[in-house]
Order: sequence, then C-alpha cells, then structure tokens
Amino acid sequence: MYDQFHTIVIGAGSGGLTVAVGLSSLGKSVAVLEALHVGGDCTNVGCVPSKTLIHQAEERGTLDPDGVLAEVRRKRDALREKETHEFGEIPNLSLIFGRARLVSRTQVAVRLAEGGERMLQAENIVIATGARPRKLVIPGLPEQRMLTNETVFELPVVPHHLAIIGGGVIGVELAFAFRKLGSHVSMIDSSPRLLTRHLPEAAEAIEASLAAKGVELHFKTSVQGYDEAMQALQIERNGKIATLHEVDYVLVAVGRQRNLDGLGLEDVGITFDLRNGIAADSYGRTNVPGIYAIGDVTTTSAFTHSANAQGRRVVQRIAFPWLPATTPEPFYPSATFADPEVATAGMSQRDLATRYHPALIKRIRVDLVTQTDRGYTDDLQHGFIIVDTVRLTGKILSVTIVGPRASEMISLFTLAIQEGISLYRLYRVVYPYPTFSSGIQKVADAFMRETLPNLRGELATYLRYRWARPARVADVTVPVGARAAERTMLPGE
Ligand SMILES: Cc1cc2nc3c(=O)[nH]c(=O)nc-3n(C[C@H](O)[C@H](O)[C@H](O)COP(=O)(O)OP(=O)(O)OC[C@H]3O[C@@H](n4cnc5c(N)ncnc54)[C@H](O)[C@@H]3O)c2cc1C
Ligand SMILES: NC(=O)c1ccc[n+]([C@@H]2O[C@H](COP(=O)([O-])OP(=O)(O)OC[C@H]3O[C@@H](n4cnc5c(N)ncnc54)[C@H](O)[C@@H]3O)[C@@H](O)[C@H]2O)c1
Repeated sequence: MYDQFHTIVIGAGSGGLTVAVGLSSLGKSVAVLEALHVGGDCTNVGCVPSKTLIHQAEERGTLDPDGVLAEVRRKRDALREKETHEFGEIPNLSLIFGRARLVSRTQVAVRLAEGGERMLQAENIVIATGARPRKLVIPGLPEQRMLTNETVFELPVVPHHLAIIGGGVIGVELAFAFRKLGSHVSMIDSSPRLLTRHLPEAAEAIEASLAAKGVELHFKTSVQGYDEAMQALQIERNGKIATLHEVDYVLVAVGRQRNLDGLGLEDVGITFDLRNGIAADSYGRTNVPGIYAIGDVTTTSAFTHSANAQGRRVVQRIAFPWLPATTPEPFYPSATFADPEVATAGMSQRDLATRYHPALIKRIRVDLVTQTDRGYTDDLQHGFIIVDTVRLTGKILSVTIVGPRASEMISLFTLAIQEGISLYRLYRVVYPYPTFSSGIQKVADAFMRETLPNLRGELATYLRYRWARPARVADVTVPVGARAAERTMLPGE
C-alpha cells in the first residue's frame, strides 16, 4: 500500500528543506524523508557549528576553550530542535525519519527509524542526500583519535596538538579556530599549497596568516602512521620521514564523498557516477522525468547557498512548469571563513582560460592594506581584491577578495556579474568612508586609469582578441565559486 504525495523529498538538508518548504507553502503535499537529523550537514556538522566555533574562538580565545566547544553544541542543538519542531508543524509537509530508497520512477521505500518500512508514491521525487567526509586509513591511529567534521564538534576538551590532514576549506577554517582556542595546530596537505581551488595569491595570504599565528604547515606531505605509545604522527615528504609529537587528535578533511549508495539509482536508470554524482540540468532535472537532484549529491553544488538556489529552481519547475526553464545555472559565490576571509565570485580561472584569450583580460589588484585608509586604521595585515575584467568593456568576469568581511563584500560583485554591471558603473557608485569596500572604488579607478588614456590601444586589442580562441588551457586553479559544471575537479577528488 503506497501513501500518496505530490512530491517526495529525500534528505532534509539545505537543498531538500528548500524544496519542501517552497512546495508545501504552495499547497502541495510533500513528504520529506530524513535518515538522521533535520538540517542536514549545514545545521548539524557543517556551517552552523563551524561558524559558531569560529565566532566563539574569536570572542573568547583561550579564556574558556572547553566552554566554547560546549556552547557550539548548545547552539547547534537548539537550532536543530527549533528547525525540527518548525518543519514538523508546516501544513502539507510530512516529516518522516528513515532511510529512503527508490523502487520505481514514482515510488520510494523508507526503512523507518522507529522500525518497519513505509511505501510512498508521488509524481515528483527530489534527491537531496548530500555528501559525507572522505575517509583515510592511518595505520596505528586509534579510532577515538580520528576526527572528521562529523565528530570534531563533539570534542569535550580542546586538543593539545591537533593535526589537520587536508588544507581545503574545512581544514583552513578549523585550523584558525582551534589555534585561537589554544591548540597547537599542524596542517598536512599532499598539494604544494593550501586552498588549491583559490588563486595562489589568496592561498599565500592565508598561509602567511596561519604561520604568523603559529600553525605549522607541511605541504607535499603525506601521513604514514601513528604511534599510540609516543602519541607521534609520522609524516613523509620527498622520501624523508618526520614526526609530529604529542598529537592527541587527527582531523581528516580531505574532501567529500557523495551520498549515492543504497538509493536505488541504478534500478531506476538515473545517470550518475561516483566522481561527479547525479547528473542534473540547471533546473535539477535528472535524465528520468519527474526525478530531480540538488545540492552536494550533484556535480554543481558544494555550498548551502547553492543547494538553496537549486532547490528554489526545482520549486519553480515543479509548481510552475509553464514558466520558461532556459536560464543557465548562475555562478555561485564562495566564502571561506578564515582570518582574513576569502570570497570569490564569477568564472573559474579554468573557464576564463578556455573562453577568453589572455590578451583580452585585464587583471586589476588593489591592496586593502596599503590602498585603503581602513587598512591603515585597522592595522590590516593581509587583504586585496583581484578582479579579472574584459579590456575596454569593463565586464567583470571573476573576483577574489581576501580581507575582513570579504564574505559580505563579495555580494556587490555577485550582483554586478549576474546583472552585467561593468566597472564603469561601479566607478560611479559612492562607497562609505573609511571602509574596505572603498577598495572596490579603487578597482574601478585603476580600470579607468589604465583604459581611458589609452582608448585607441585598448580598442585595438579588444577588436583583435574579442573572438580569438586561447591557444591552450593553462595550468590554472579552479576557484570554489566556479560554476561547478565547468570544473574538472570536484570537492574531495
Ligand atoms: C564543516 C563544514 C562547514 C561548512 N560550511 C559551510 C559554509 O559556511 N557555507 C556554506 O555555504 N556551506 C558550508 N558547508 C557545505 C554545506 O554544509 C553543504 O554544501 C550543504 O549542507 C549541502 O546541502 P544538501 O542539502 O545538499 O545536503 P545535506 O545538508 O548534507 O543534507 C542531506 C541530508 O540527506 C540525508 N540523507 C542521506 N541519504 C539519505 C537517505 N537515503 N534517506 C534519507 N535521508 C538521507 C542526510 O542525513 C542529510 O540530512 C560546510 C560543510 C562542512 C562539512
Ligand atoms: N565556508 C564554506 O563555504 C565551507 C566551509 C567548509 C566546507 N565547505 C564545503 O565542504 C567541502 C569539503 O571541504 P574539504 O576541506 O574537506 O575538501 P577540499 O576539497 O576543499 O580540500 C581537501 C584538501 O585535502 C588535500 N588532500 C586530499 N587527500 C589528501 C591526503 N591523502 N593527504 C593530505 N592531503 C590530502 C587536498 O590537496 C585538498 O587541499 C567543500 O566542497 C566546501 O564547499 C564549505
């Protein structure tokens, strides 16, 4: 016997809840199936606890580090409870705890958390099952000393020496936080630098800031094993073994693995692969009519805001199928809550390199330390804005900001890129004084200074290279904010 719904959503995380709330508020009956907790990764083991930790560590530092960890859990649990209660109360929305599996193109079986199985049927199914941390095997490391983002926020006491494997977004954010709480922190990455999806300039600033705070950085390095008796972590670089002493915890943050297994995707004929996740178009449609996929389980999303944006497009598609579905997926901005913050908007460097001849691109860099008075008043150590723009036209293609509140500042550029607002128009905007955002004015100033006195030359270059294909794709980085469909690498791969 199948219970009937208009839409079944698998996963009550950032993406799934967006669809469920959107459709139920439009009067559609929605079943949301969740294996663990309402809120998914973001509320429970991701954005919310990590940002609370970062904020608390900044505010309270070494005064009461274990109290900070307790406060992170208190706030996380309170939010989880509030969300669970609120979603449970929404009319037309049935929240069902259990593990879901597709049994046909319109039917889902749920192994209920309370025991037993329930069968559901709907004309639309949305898969939003997210991702989990990729695991590493470290010989000799006892299980209780191995942490991931799923366990690190449960620590009752702050580690004495935390070794973080992986210098991506998770590793970097948590390295700053635990260092501020008084842990000795060592970072180990197999790559030659941190934040490999960002511009090298951004990684350099973050590396300098971490090093200044006493974080040990080990690049091109792998972890060999752990000696419990000595609490020693063996690492290897260029064939040489070194030892990190008194390591009480190892945090593994080496990327993500999509939650695809046990979903019955093959049985229903949904196109997916382990590397790229479920293939979906810019409106979340998979190759199977009526089945959608959004968020971390797809190729194109790695953030809460992108899962949310995709969820809203699915709501539009399902509720208003007569509206045109022609807009491409937007570029998703990214924000890394390091100290200083790193934020990006627009195209990836790889995409730039494939679509534009290098001669057509003008790169402008404004140093927030020396070129803004706010940098001076605040004794800023690291900060800049880098903008890649089309010569002559001032069309903004790609932006990286490193600095305080970069995560807030980036939205102006996100708007400019999406709405085709050029640097000529940003030049006319008045920015309050003294702010870091006055650096945006400096970017526009620099563009005008380099363009207007040389209009003829800029025009000639523009006309010559406007349609020219680049000779070859350079070895370039792919910023996190890149439209993920255009990435060649995915988080954790
Ligand atoms: C430490 C950390 C910090 C982060 N910080 C940020 C940040 O600051 N900003 C940002 O934008 N993003 C951040 N992210 C990324 C963000 O958390 C994810 O991109 C986002 O949660 C993805 O949403 P989702 O809906 O795709 O999946 P999820 O939120 O992971 O939700 C998927 C849900 O599906 C459930 N599920 C899985 N399989 C099944 C099944 N078979 N049946 C039923 N339920 C199932 C899971 O239990 C889960 O609740 C962070 C991630 C981590 C790990
Ligand atoms: N502020 C945010 O938006 C935010 C914050 C945290 C996480 N996230 C999301 O979570 C996801 C995962 O982040 P992550 O940091 O785990 O992955 P990541 O892909 O960003 O970084 C993984 C790092 O681990 C390194 N690595 C891989 N294997 C290794 C090995 N065996 N030994 C040593 N180093 C190794 C890689 O070189 C890379 O630098 C990202 O997609 C991100 O979007 C977002």
